[in-house]
Parts: sequence; C-alpha cells; structure tokens
Amino acid sequence: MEAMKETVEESLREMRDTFASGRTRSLKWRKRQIEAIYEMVKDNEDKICTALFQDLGKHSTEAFRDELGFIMRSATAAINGLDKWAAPKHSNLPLLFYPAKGKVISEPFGTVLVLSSWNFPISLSLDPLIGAIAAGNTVLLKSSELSPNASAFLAKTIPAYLDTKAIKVIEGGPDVATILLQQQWDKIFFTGSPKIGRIIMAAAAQYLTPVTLELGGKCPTIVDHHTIAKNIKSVVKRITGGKWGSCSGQACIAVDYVIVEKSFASSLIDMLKPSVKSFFGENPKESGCLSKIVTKQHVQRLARLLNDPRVQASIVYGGSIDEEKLYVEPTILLDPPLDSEIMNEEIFGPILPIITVRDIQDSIGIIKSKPKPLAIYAFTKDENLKTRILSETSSGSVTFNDVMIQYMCDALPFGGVGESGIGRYHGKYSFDCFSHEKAIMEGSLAMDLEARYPPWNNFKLSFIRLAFREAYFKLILLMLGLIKR
Ligand SMILES: NC(=O)c1ccc[n+]([C@@H]2O[C@H](COP(=O)([O-])OP(=O)(O)OC[C@H]3O[C@@H](n4cnc5c(N)ncnc54)[C@H](O)[C@@H]3O)[C@@H](O)[C@H]2O)c1
Repeated sequence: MEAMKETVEESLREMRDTFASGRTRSLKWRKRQIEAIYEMVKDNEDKICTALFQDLGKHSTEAFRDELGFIMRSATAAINGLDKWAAPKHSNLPLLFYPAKGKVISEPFGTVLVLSSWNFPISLSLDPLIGAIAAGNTVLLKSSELSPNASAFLAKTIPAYLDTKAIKVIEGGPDVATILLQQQWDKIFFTGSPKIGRIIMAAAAQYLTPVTLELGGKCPTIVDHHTIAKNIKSVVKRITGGKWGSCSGQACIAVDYVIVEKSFASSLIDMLKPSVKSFFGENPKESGCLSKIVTKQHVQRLARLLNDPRVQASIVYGGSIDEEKLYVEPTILLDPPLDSEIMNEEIFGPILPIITVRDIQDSIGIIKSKPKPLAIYAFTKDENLKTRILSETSSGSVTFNDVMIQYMCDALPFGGVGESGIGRYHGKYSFDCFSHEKAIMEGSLAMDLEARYPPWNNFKLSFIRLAFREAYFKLILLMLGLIKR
C-alpha cells in the first residue's frame, strides 16, 4: 500500500500541475476530451459489452441502453451544450447598486475525485467524468473493485484516449479508496451506499471539500388501480422492467417495493407472474436477459433477507437461490412485515415486496415512515393523490406513470435528498455540479454615497433604511430634505 500511496501522491501532483497550467480551462480541450470519451465507447463496444457480461451477466442490449448508449448521448449533449453552459451569466443588479455591473462565471473546482459503483460500472464512471471535464477540472477516477473487468477496461483504455496528465484512473477497493480520501481534493463525487457515503463525507470534512453523494435507498411504487385500470398492462410491464429489467434490480432507482390496495393485490400478482415469464421465459437463469447478482456476498445478503421466517411465509412467487451461479430467482412477496429487514434495507436485487393498504391514500404514511428515497413512482391519474405525494413526501425525484425513465432525461437533475444523497448531476446539472459559480461585481469609482460610511447620524440611518427597501422616490425626497429623517 506504500507504493499505492506514492502513486496517488504523484498522480495528484501531476493533475494539480496540469490544472495550474490552465490547459483544462480551454473549451477546445474540454470538448476534445469528451469527444474522446465518445470515441472510446464507440470503438470498444464489443469489449465493454464483454466486460459487463463477465462482471454482471448483462445482456448487450441492456448494456447499450443503460451504459454505452447513455454515455454517448451524455457526451454529445455536453459537447453541444458546453459553449452555452460555460458562458458568463449576466445578472441584472437592482438600481440600488447603479452603476455597478454583475455577472456569474463558472470556474472549475480544480482536481476532483470520482468514486464509482459496480452496478453500472461504465456509465457511473464516465458520466461524472464528462461533467468534471466539461467544467474544466482534472479528474482521478476510482471505479469499483466488484466489477473488475469493467474497471480494468477503464484503467487500460482511458489513458489511450484521454489526456493522461489531466485524467487518471486507479483501480482498487476500500484500501485504495482510503488512501485517496487521505488526500486533499477540490471536490469529491461519490456513487455508492449511504453507509460508505458517511465515510466519504467525514473524510471530506477534514479539508472542507465539497461533496456530491449519489446514494441509494428504497424506491416505493404506488399503484392506484382505480385510476389506471385501462392501462394496467403497461403498468405491470413497467413495474416488471423497473424491478427486474435493469441489472436484476441492482439499481439505485429500481422499484424497491410496491404499495397497492388489498383488494387489488392478488390481481396484480396474477398479472406480474406472466409478465416476468414473458421477459425471462420459464427458466430466467438461462434466459440471458437477467443480470447475475454481483458477488456471492450479495447473494448471501439477499438470502439473509429472505430467510426471516415471516418473509419466507410471504413468498408468493419464486424464492429460489443458486449461490454458485450468482442467481436469485425473480421473487414476489406479499405483505412481508414492515419491521422486517427486507422492508428497511435497500433490497438491491430481484425481490419485489408488495405492501397492501386499505386505501391507496395510506401509501403516503408508509413512505413518510422511511428515510427519504431517491425516487418515488406512482401510477395514478388522481390529481389529488399526485399533489399529496408532491407536497407531503420528500425524495430525489417523483415519476408519475413510469419508472426509472427520469434517469435517462438529462433535462432533469438527478440526485437524492437526505439518506438518498446530496447534490445532483446529468446534462447541464453535471457541469454545475463540478463548477463553482463565482459572483463578479464590477464597481464604479464615478460616484460615492456618503451614507455608507461613518460618522453615523440619523440622516444616514434613514437613508440606509430606505435604500434597503429600494424606496427610491422616498430617497430623493429625503435627500431634498422633504421628508423627516
Ligand atoms: N444514486 C446513484 O446514482 C447510485 C447509482 C448506483 C448505486 N448507488 C448505490 O450504491 C450502492 C451499491 O453500490 P456499492 O455496493 O458499489 O456501494 P459501496 O458504497 O459499497 O461502494 C461504492 C464505492 O465506495 C468504495 N468503498 C467501499 N468501501 C469503502 C470504504 N470503507 N472507504 C472508502 N470507499 C469505500 C468502493 O470501492 C466503491 O468504489 C447502493 O446503495 C445503491 O443504491 C447509487
């Protein structure tokens, strides 16, 4: 680890020198690097898909949707948007400050650290990288040790495409992350669990380093069957896709559990079962369309959640586990106890609890009893329920009548709140995430207001009172001696 420490320190020195040289501030350089990310993904589509299959058993179509295609789209948006994003924003200053002028310029933080997760190892590494480069930073990326093939691809290929003095990749697990966190960074961007997020924030506090924490949580899905009866087929398909269709439920924005009225629960389950079969066939393990569980430890974690006898009793579909093949069968639970571990820990796997309520309005109370989720999904056309969800709950995002799609839409900010994270990114929000918005005020020496300065008197106090209220007419009257001090 001593050698790793030296490597990290040397890398950091080099990145700081590069940043100090001013090279990364040039928009031309930034665009060139982002173009290179695009080219890297395009040129290496097969290699990336192979790595994602080896690490996670991801089908190449799923891999393209969630990772390669997503990154190419994100890179294109950054290249096209950068001139506008980086342009100074003029501020209209109140008359009070006349004749001063104001503007806001976005400056890069400097040298940033990006720590990514294994479930989308390419997109969760490259998307923050695009934002950090767009904003003009130098970047060190540490990908996750749990997706070794994708990590090795990034470590080997990024230097072949990008400016190696400004953008570096280091592979490794918690021990390497610990060394990285001992250094001083200008910004830390972390994707991972709330547990490790706390470690990141504590380390960042030492140097008052700003952090973005993209964390997880339990994303609830409300099904208000009264108002969506006509579209129930699409609803079932979307829930099936949102639970099992993206990395086998190992996604921060996956549907974690469903809330539905008791009277509709068995109908929903009867529709979910054939829907799972239509996606993954009679034998999902061999379908090639269901990602595997990332490690044996994660299979064991899911088995532990299921092993609670009260949870076992709630299994209405699936439930089998093959630890050797890193497989957990698509599983549906009906009303596992709300105090069970599975209803209090992020599931992050292919198990779907269905929680029943007497009245769908009661779903709000269940959501509020848990930490703030990254996303809330609600299938409803009831405007009153929608308003209640928006005004009575807090979450990173709310998506009505769909699941997960908000992640793909870079016109919307993506991030959590409370236990599900701090900060946001995607599209222009990524640029902002890695920029400091610097306020610029261009004063004028042409005139001076004596009321700003001591010695103090009643006239100056009255002047300041009126100035703060921007009561310009009264100010004129005061100066003309026409109103009392
Ligand atoms: N909000 C998002 O965009 C998003 C995306 C994907 C995953 N997630 C969340 O991430 C979690 C699953 O991912 P994970 O298992 O990779 O998370 P994790 O927190 O275990 O690991 C994330 C990163 O932290 C590093 N790390 C692990 N232990 C560490 C330690 N002791 N000190 C410093 N760094 C350490 C890992 O090497 C990895 O790079 C879930 O909670 C999920 O919801 C969030």
